Amino acid sequence: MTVFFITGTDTDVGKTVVTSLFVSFMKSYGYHCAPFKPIQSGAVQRDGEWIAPDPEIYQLVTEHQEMKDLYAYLLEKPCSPHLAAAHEQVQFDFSFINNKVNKLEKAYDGVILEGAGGLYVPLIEDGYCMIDWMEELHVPTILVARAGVGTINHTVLSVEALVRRKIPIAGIIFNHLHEEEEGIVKDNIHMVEKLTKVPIIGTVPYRENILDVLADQDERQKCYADWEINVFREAFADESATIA
Ligand SMILES: Nc1ncnc2c1ncn2[C@@H]1O[C@H](COP(=O)(O)OP(=O)(O)OP(=O)(O)O)[C@@H](O)[C@H]1O
Ligand SMILES: C[C@H](N)[C@H](N)CCCCCC(=O)O
Ligand SMILES: [Mg+2]
Repeated sequence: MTVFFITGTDTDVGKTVVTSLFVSFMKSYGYHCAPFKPIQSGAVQRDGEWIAPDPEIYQLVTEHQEMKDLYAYLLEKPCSPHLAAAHEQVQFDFSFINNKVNKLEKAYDGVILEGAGGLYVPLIEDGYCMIDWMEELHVPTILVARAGVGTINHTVLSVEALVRRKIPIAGIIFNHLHEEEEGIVKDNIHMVEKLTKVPIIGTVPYRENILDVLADQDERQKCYADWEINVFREAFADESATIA
């Protein structure tokens, strides 16, 4: 079964929103995919229960998975995973994570792994970063980038880092975190495509009520109206896109 990795040019660029939309987008083409957040920092306590913020948003689009099956590690401190883990004396066991992903691979057509923050986010205090793990996983990667001013530099740098590690890049999705000047967004997309030669999968519009949008099938569909399915079909056909 196919595993995709959703990374971003930064934290808070919209990886969770895109992961949730991606699950719905693939379902509209008949592919049942499971979202999964291997390492979640910034857990919140509600009614005495620890909640993983990103999987809580996934549940707006996936009614089949219980919260405990949507993540592997849940850490309280809202910071880099290496620091949040050190704060709680937690050591990540990557075979534990891989086993949870493998279980999902057997039950679904695809698994959508969401990273934490961007590429050079330390997972371990010795400096082992998200990109090092992604290099080991070697699965098709979707890069989520801001649509507005400042994105060209961040996106090209992220692509350069992925290419240097030979991490397969399925494509880039530009997310409107604010209302942007569309002429600038259009040129941002054009320049990133020119500088990176990486396929642009599509965009996500700014929606003030984005969580309500994610909870509504018709509204979700409007968000991925310009997404290119063939990019994903190719990745689904790639036998090596698995961590089994
Ligand atoms: N298209 C959008 N329109 C409006 N708000 C958005 C949009 N995309 C993301 N947001 C908001 O921006 C914030 C960050 O989005 P999100 O949580 O998806 O980022 P992230 O990259 O997953 O962050 P993290 O690194 O913590 O996982 C959230 O409050 C989210 O609701
Ligand atoms: C807490 C935050 N929302 C994410 N879960 C983790 C972001 C780590 C960013 C590390 C860094 O780039 O400085
Ligand atoms: Mg997220």
